[in-house]
Amino acid sequence: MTADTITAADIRINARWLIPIEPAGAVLKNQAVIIQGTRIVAVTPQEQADREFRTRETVDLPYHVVMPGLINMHGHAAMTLFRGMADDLPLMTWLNDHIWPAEGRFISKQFVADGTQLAMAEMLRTGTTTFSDMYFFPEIAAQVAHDAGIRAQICFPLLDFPTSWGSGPEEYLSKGRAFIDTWKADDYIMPAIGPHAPYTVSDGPMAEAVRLSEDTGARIQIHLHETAFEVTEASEKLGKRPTARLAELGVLRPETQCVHMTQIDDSDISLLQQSGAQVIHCPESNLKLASGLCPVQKLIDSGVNVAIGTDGAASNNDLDLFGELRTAAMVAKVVAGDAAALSAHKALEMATINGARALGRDHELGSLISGKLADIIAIDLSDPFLQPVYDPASHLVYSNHGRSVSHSWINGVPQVQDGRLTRIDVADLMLRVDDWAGRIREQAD
Ligand SMILES: CSC[C@H]1O[C@@H](n2cnc3c(O)ncnc32)[C@H](O)[C@@H]1O
Ligand SMILES: [Zn+2]
Repeated sequence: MTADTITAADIRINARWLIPIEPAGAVLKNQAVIIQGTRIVAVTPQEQADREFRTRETVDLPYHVVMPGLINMHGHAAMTLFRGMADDLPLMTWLNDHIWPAEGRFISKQFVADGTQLAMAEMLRTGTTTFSDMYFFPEIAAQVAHDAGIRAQICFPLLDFPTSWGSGPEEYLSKGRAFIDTWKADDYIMPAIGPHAPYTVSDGPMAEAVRLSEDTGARIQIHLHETAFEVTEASEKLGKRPTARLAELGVLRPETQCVHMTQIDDSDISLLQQSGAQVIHCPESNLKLASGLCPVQKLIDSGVNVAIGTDGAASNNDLDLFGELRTAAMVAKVVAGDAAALSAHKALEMATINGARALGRDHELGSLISGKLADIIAIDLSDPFLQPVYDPASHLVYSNHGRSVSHSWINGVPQVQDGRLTRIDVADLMLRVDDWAGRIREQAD
């Protein structure tokens, strides 16, 4: 190769270790990732990059693992303002006696703006570059994420009853249609449909949600089979399990993301298999609310795509997806009765390429290969608690916390540099968070 063939590009990231996710299980050493504009244009050994590229910026990461940004596939970002407000309760008591009354008192556009920013700050600091959200005032969450340059699937809420965002299903759906129309072509935002759960959305609006998804391509996300109570109550009242009801209504399809799925038998797994529906696993929320355990390895073995989410910070109580992976891997082994279940590499796939697949975006997200969008993170392994390094993938899942994330880029734009957020004014955000905490505390006293 001669000097004439040198290509100009924007950013070169020199990584000690690279976990590209594709090919599965690969761990490469001394690689360079080359970014031009919003995309990765090459992943190559550093000596080859020396010969082939000149970039305007080089980032040397000599003690770091570089990998695709994490995808947090389920949460309620603004609920971060309710973190630690109602602990040690089962789901329905938590919702009926604490969360829904608090939402009735406090939810407003400003609450959603400030709470979503707080969530984004935590997610960016801990390695998430794409998140999924289901909450009131989705247009505010979408705007805040767009302005910060973080990728997000934002689901508008759909329920049978009135809330601060709508008077009932008709209004949710008409506002939701407009919401999808506004955001469908955005570079960062993927508008989606969020029927809350089988026990809060009746057949008519559920079928409307499917029609809207078919018309627009928008994904559907729904809490499903979260607790034994949900399944027993539906079976007694309707004579069928929630998955069977949703299958009959046409909800179960590849464009639908089923969140939780802790109470599933072989009939549910075969409906997921046949329909191609996605599963979003939220192990820490499921443990904390004592909802149950999702048989992740069994689902994977059945060919079901399983991605991962934290759920909201009011039931987790953090948004650190690396911590979530550690829990997921540990719990999967006990549930399967097999220490080989959900290996470190499989866990990393759940938080990257499987999330991209659930979004229908695996052609451009979820792995570090040329042509994909430049959503990239780096984790600093130089701390004593991550030494020595035999297998970086092992450390990322079994020893790491999101706090070791040192750098991140979304669409080729730096979001975290040396552990600091580049685009969110944290000091100003903390003042607004303090103000909300004061108001929420006052109501509780
Ligand atoms: C329709 S907006 C979202 C709605 O869901 C509530 N919520 C938060 N976490 C959970 C969960 O684990 N299961 C069911 N519902 C949940 C949230 O408080 C909002 O009201
Ligand atoms: Zn949830």
